[in-house]
Amino acid sequence: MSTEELKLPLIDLSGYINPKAPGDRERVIAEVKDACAKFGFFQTKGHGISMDLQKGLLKSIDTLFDMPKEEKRKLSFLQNVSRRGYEESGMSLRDGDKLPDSKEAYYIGREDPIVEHAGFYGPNVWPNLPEDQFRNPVWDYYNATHKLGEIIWEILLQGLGHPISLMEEFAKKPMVMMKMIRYPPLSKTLPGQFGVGAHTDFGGVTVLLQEPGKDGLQVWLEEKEAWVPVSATEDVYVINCGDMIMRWSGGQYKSAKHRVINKADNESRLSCATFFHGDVFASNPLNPDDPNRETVGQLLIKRFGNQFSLAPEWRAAVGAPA
Ligand SMILES: O=C(O)CCC(=O)C(=O)O
Ligand SMILES: [Fe+2]
Repeated sequence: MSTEELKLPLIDLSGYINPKAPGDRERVIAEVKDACAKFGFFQTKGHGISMDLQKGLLKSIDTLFDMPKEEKRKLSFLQNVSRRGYEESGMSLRDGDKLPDSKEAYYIGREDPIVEHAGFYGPNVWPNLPEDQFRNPVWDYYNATHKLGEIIWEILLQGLGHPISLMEEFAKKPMVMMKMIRYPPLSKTLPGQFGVGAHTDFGGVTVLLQEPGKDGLQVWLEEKEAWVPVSATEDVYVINCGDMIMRWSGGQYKSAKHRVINKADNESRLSCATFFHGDVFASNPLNPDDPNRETVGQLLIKRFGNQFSLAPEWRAAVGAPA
């Protein structure tokens, strides 16, 4: 089968968000369960995020990355304990990759007044741009996708037969990171260089907006051993499950490998991923009887520990090795 014949399912979430008839919610829960079991990914409409928010966000991303290089470098995420701020093109190199990612990115997260837990919580770094051109549209968008991420978690846990009430603990003070991305045109990348090399997402639910018409995302379908291209359609979101979900669901939901190649010779590509991980002290809501009480924080440390400046007390507090 050629990859062109394979497609991710498109799920209308409005039946869950605004149910009109009995059974609407159950139908959506079953569709999401099926898609995440098969692909670990699906596309969605009826998600409740307005076009105004989406357009405002994409415009803000462009404004940000159009700033002079020196200005962007002053906002480097490497200088920030919470890893908020700017990541230059060429900074991400995964084990096994020959070349680093061509993308540039900018990270924001929960806006907590003080740095806590060695940086999982803390304030954001905002660029020196008029608030209505960046901070306001970006923050409004962050909150909307934060909500959508929570809704997807709710659906996922119900798909495994658990009550929504489990979300209270899980979403108390959730780690929600947002990554705004710009991929350079193909003509500006090295031969064989990816926008983002093949990877799985680390954690919980990813809510991904792609710039309409700018295809480039490909998802690995294990069963067919094929890369499935994902179209970038206006007002259609891509949702996927990270490694934490795969682990906590006992493999019932997949965390699929994916990568990005911007094939446009002369045009950049924008995207934005919101990662809803959950409260750092919360444990598995996909199996409340899981005897392994590992928390979101412990898993985050395992994966990103060497990237955050983790104080020994914090490692100890969550039972992670020093
Ligand atoms: O830009 C995209 O379409 C995907 C980005 C992605 O996979 C990631 O940031 O984890
Ligand atoms: Fe990803």
